[in-house]
Amino acid sequence: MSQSPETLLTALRATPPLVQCITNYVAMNIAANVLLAAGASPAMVSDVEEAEEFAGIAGAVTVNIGTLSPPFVAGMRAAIRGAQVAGRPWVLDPVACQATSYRREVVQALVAERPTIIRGNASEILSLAGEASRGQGVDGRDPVAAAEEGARRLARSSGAVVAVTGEVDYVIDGERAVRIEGGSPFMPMNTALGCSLTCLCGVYAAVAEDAFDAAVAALAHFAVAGAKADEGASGPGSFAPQFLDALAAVAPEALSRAAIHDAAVPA
Ligand SMILES: Nc1ncnc2c1ncn2[C@@H]1O[C@H](COP(=O)(O)OP(=O)(O)OP(=O)(O)O)[C@@H](O)[C@H]1O
Ligand SMILES: Cc1ncsc1CCO
Ligand SMILES: [Mg+2]
Repeated sequence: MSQSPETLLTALRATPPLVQCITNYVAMNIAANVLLAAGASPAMVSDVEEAEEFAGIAGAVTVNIGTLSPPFVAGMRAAIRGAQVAGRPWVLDPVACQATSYRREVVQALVAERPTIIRGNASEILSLAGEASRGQGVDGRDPVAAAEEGARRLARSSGAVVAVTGEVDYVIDGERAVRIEGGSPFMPMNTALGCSLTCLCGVYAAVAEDAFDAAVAALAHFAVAGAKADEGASGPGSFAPQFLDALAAVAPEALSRAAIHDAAVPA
């Protein structure tokens, strides 16, 4: 039996999960505020000295390679080990994984650790799937539709639920796929909202029985809050505070009205 976004938002607000977020320097503050607004408890704990131990008390771990360096990688590996030992989910954000050989190497090693969910923009997912992408830096430059086939292959080869975000999001676990509409064109003009969404995937994974349901609920929460904030925003600057307000104000019932549509699984 799958769990609806409405059920999962009710569950997370009743018992706010502690989520260990190893994210980049740009995203740390933004993502922590996004998680607090959504109703969760974020902790940006990443050093190798404590990351494994902390993962033992967290409901989920999220790993983001945005501002990559060897100390970050050591902390990521420790936290992933901690999550695996504790039997907890972990989520990967392959920021700009196409950009350099260092990123390509690190991201392949992380995918081999079997993330529960991989969340990226279309350029990142195309690259992870071994296809050509137009991405250069951290911003997506490919349409989500172009990454659907790659997302299916990546889901099957890695065992992860793959969430591709953009104007219309796509989530696939190899057997099931959905598209989620909503959000706002101001979202890609606000840095680190994708990184924050990856952390929110960790939040929902901590409370859900199934990783596909978790990814769909996290993306639906962003889609509904983003559309709400768009109504009152006149640009990316005024969008940002209204988005935080909307994340907090979204009632579980509102998620039952999110535009989630079944999609065909590519052959
Ligand atoms: N044109 C758009 N219209 C509506 N929503 C969008 C649009 N582009 C992105 N979004 C939404 O923005 C959120 C972040 O997705 P995006 O694909 O921009 O992540 P990202 O490229 O990894 O971001 P970052 O690396 O800056 O954190 C998702 O909820 C997505 O649905
Ligand atoms: C701008 C930027 N640079 C490295 S990570 C990051 C945040 C968006 O991915
Ligand atoms: Mg990103």
